[in-house]
Amino acid sequence: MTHAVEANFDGLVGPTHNYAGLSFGNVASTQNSAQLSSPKQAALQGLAKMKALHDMGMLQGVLAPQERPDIHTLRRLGFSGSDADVLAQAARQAPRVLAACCSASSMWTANAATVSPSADTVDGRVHFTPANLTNKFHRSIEHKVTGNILRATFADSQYFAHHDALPGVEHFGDEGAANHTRFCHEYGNQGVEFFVFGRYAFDGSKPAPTVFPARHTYEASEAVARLHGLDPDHVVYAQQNPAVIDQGVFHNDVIAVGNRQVLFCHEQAFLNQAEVINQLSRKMDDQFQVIQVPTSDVSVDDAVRSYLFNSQLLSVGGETHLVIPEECRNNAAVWRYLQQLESGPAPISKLHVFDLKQSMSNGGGPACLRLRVVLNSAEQQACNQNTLMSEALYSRLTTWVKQHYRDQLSEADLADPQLLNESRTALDELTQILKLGSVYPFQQV
Ligand SMILES: NCCC[C@H](NC(=O)CCC(=O)O)C(=O)O
Repeated sequence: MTHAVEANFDGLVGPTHNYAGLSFGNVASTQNSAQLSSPKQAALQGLAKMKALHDMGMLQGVLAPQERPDIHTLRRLGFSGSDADVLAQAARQAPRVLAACCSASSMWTANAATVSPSADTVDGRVHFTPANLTNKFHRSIEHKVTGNILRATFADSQYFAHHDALPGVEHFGDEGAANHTRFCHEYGNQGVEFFVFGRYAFDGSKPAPTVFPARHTYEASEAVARLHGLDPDHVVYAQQNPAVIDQGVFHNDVIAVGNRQVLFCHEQAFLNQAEVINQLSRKMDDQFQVIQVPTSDVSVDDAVRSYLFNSQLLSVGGETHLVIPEECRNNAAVWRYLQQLESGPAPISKLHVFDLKQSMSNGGGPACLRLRVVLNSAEQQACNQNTLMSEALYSRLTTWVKQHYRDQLSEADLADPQLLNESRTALDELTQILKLGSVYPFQQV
């Protein structure tokens, strides 16, 4: 057996973090629209979580944010002149389009890509497919630079294989690892990859949500499994319960989280849930533990408000820990449930609570902020060492954030050409800190 560990690569929050209400179907995003944001606090809250996981002995990485405002996309949409002209025209003629081109949404790296560890793939390499995120315009413009950043972080083609995003149409809507979980006995052994989707694109007879969109299709999941060269005997597909999508569960990671042999989910998470769990159990050789939270303990509404399932299940020493947002402690039903869980017989033995309010207000919890990458020792050596969290990197990045980020941002500030300059100056410096090379359009002209 090859020894491997699960690394978490968190998205660093970008300098334009704001609340524009861009994600229909994501309750927090819609409800907090037009609030003032604090990019500085957001980035520091994210870094504090990364540092805490590093201190717990986890392998923790950092993924750089995107270049925003996205002048390149605004030019494709017909705005022209100097960069300042582009911003001014867009603000006047299409302020919502400008807001979409300014989102810092790449911070939620669970949506950056789907990753399959080398133990699962036919060619023995780690495979990455950036998510096309077609359902939301502001997110559909991420995948190209996401691919650049992933290639700069996992560069060695002997160990890492990078695919292009799937075709950018609704039929192949792909939201990445927010809808993908890998179960295994040991990280270095072949595991079972669990793909969850919201609807079928090519079969109208199948159930689908009616209020909010199902962002991710079955056909997209199948395509990613094919690209990664997964063994069909080690793959399980499941459809999200359309009724919970209609209650604000826009990604599976809002209602379920899994790690190794443990699945922690709400009892209403999947269609035909009993059959889904049977399949997983069988493929895991019946060594599989499921913690299903009943509606009578925690309603779907409480799960969506608290982000109980948008948590990180971590293997720490021989134990399983749960990383949760502070909103879980502020919800009476959820906190009561968690207290029982921590002291009871279930495999979760310790809770870690984090203040991630800036991200949570846009519907992004602890799990949204991280991309899991299982790496064996050779692969760990082969990845870009400058992106790995350490005492020194934490201190360097907190200084960098304090130097470049604003304390406060409103939607009106997005058209300020000074914000574009600040953002590019910060990102240029960041690519030097992380030694990424030229990953951004402004560095390539
Ligand atoms: N995995 C969590 C993703 C959260 C993300 N929110 C947003 O994009 C909100 C942005 C805004 O409304 O300004 C989304 O819905 O995809």
